[in-house]
Amino acid sequence: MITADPALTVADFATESIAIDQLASQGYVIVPNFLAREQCLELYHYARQLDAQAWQQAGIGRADSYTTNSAVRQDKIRWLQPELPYESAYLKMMDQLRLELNRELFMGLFDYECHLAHYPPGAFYRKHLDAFKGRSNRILTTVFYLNPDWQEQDGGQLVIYGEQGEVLETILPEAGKLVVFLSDVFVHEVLAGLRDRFSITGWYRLNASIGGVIDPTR
Ligand SMILES: O=C(O)CCC(=O)C(=O)O
Ligand SMILES: [Fe+2]
Repeated sequence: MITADPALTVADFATESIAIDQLASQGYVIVPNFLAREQCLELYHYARQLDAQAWQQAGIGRADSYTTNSAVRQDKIRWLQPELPYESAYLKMMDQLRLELNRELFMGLFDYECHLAHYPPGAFYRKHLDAFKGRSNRILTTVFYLNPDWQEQDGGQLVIYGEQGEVLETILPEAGKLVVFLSDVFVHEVLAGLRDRFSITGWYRLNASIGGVIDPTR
């Protein structure tokens, strides 16, 4: 059972175990109501009221290979911090899910990093993989959507592709929905939308420490 702050509680525990089974069998899963609507709205309002300095232009790659490239992605991000309310609640809840995944699927997930993302109208993120085999310790991607009343015509869908480049899923970024997929298997993209689009994207990682030095996040 997943609980975090009094503020955040996963809506339906039966759904959670079905979701873990689906993740194991197909490599991804879409959970429509991961969080109850009111709790999702709290996160949404929290994200909306952050001022401009709280956000940074999203980049591509890590550490020495880090660049920003607006032809590839145009979202703004904010890495979540465990000291802050709302942010800590989300991190705690996702850490509970990490333990659950390790217990059910023996995944050995070591930690979790995540950021809020804001796609202004027209912003996109072109086709990409979140991790390359053997070159990253990102194992599972999670995307949680915060947008209330998002409609088909608002665009901003997440498209997930299969091995032959075929479309597997076209997912509306609706409040409360969680998508989880294997980071180095599924190419995906975010289509441009008409409204401000808010989400929390995160990665469960393996421990790639070398010589006792913990692999830095990001
Ligand atoms: O927001 C989404 O639907 C996906 C975001 C994404 O692919 C990423 O941040 O790597
Ligand atoms: Fe991605």
